[in-house]
Amino acid sequence: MSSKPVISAHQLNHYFGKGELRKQALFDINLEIYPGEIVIMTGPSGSGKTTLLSLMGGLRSVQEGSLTILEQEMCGASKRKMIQVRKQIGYIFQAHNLLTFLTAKQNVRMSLELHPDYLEKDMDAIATEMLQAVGLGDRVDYYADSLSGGQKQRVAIARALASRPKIVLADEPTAALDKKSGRDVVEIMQRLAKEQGCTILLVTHDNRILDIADRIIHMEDGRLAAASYS
Ligand SMILES: Nc1ncnc2c1ncn2[C@@H]1O[C@H](COP(=O)(O)OP(=O)(O)OP(=O)(O)O)[C@@H](O)[C@H]1O
Repeated sequence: MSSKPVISAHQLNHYFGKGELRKQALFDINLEIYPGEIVIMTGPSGSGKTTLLSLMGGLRSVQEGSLTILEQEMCGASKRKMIQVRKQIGYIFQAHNLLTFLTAKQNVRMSLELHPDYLEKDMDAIATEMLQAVGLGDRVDYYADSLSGGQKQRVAIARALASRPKIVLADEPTAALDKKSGRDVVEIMQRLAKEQGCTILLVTHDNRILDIADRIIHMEDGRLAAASYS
């Protein structure tokens, strides 16, 4: 591929605990992820997927090796730099983390308020447009509490993508959903990512959604096993 990777890891290691209890969770991770790619990460429980995802999201400090996110080196990065990088990433988690006392639109709008360039714009209109894009045009003013699991997850997608981030990280986005809702949710993510040219890195145990990936990577005991192209 000719374009520069949006995420690039070289000899990345990670440890938890101190002294005798220190345990290595990631071993020599080498990985490059390119603009517009949809990469799915699979692997057994405890293999290090969430640890790697949180490093790649600037949510955890890099201890050893090199990790660049959007051309910023994260090893030794200051808190300020980590926060700068985080603002350019959309996050979707299993437990959607919506604020239940806000409406769908207010939840999406909140993510725009973090970006100075959106403060001048009609954030309500942008939030509404994103909710329409995920098929929730008729639920814009509903409180998050009153939506179904699949609808909440679609609000979480709208929230993650509203500011048009270059990278979206998703940890088990379909885990709490039935088959049909799970499928809908990933297809919406796939369509929006392709439209916006954003990269998606998604961790899942859900074999039914592997086909949306451009590339599948597999973690095993803290190491990246064989990568395959679908
Ligand atoms: N905060 C922590 N403190 C200590 N050990 C941790 C911590 N977080 C993760 N670990 C350990 O690091 C290893 C990798 O965990 P991680 O959560 O990254 O795996 P995972 O592949 O995401 O698992 P799952 O699929 O169950 O979510 C595990 O052995 C886990 O026990």
